[in-house]
Amino acid sequence: MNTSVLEVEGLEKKFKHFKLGPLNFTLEKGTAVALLGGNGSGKSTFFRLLMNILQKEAGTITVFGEKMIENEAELKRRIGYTGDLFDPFSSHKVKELVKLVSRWYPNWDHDRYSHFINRYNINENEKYGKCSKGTKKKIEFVFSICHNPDILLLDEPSANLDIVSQRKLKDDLIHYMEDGEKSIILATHNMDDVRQICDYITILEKGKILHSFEKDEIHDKWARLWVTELPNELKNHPHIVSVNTINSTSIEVVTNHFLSLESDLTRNEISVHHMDRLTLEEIVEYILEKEQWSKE
Ligand SMILES: Nc1ncnc2c1ncn2[C@@H]1O[C@H](COP(=O)(O)OP(=O)(O)OP(=O)(O)O)[C@@H](O)[C@H]1O
Repeated sequence: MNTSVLEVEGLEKKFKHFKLGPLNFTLEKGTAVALLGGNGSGKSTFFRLLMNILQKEAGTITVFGEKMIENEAELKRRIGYTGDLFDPFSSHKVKELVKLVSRWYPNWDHDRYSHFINRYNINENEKYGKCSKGTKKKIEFVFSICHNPDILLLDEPSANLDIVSQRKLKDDLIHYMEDGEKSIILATHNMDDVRQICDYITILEKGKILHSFEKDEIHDKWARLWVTELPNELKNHPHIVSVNTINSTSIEVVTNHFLSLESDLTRNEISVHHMDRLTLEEIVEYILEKEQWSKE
């Protein structure tokens, strides 16, 4: 059964010095995807294209089985988006802004809004333009979730948040996902959020999807091993990512497929005297580095 709630095929956008795509991407119901990538890799551009704030040059965006461009207003009512939407409304107080935003959504939940405004200590009498960077992020998040959307598109929602608010946001997103009906795409540089909220990781680099994988699966596959020797024929093993000779009796090997490498080591009668799992941060760094080597 097809449970995708958002599908992207052949999406392209060109700026003078940057090209995004062609991108293919699927978001499944009940899952959260982390969108990772360096500064300028195209994450915000991807979100703006999904929201049709930017015009795409090619490709299709399908949400709940319907083309975004054919039913934009209805489909957007089922999406919550954070990403500098309110900058044109700088002179509005928060309480004025919420009147504009809530009118748009038949499902707007005023009790939920009051709860979040208190929870994140937002002063409704403050003008949006005068709010701190972190407070703007909190307002964006609150405005994105109070109409009970089926999909959240979150562009670095925890950037500039104090540590207490970061923890609250993480808890709120975990709670949001609990009924198994909702889905998130989360662009972030915060790996704690990825670890605790996301099921899948997509890495964007220079406008292209470099890698998409299931978080737990990749965590199980990657490992750091210490062996006493590594014969030449294994040095170019397709699943060895790096080799570091520590001393005459210890070689550190990083693999992206532990079971495959382990069986080849056993066949060569080489024993592994220690093994460690890599952190998600390390895995993502290796994937990005590998891409750079392959271009050199
Ligand atoms: N309106 C625009 N006109 C021209 N170039 C643009 C425009 N918007 C974005 N870009 C360029 O597109 C590239 C990707 O930018 P984008 O904001 O999508 O990156 P990002 O991955 O979100 O970065 P960060 O992590 O720093 O937020 C950058 O090189 C940026 O300069």
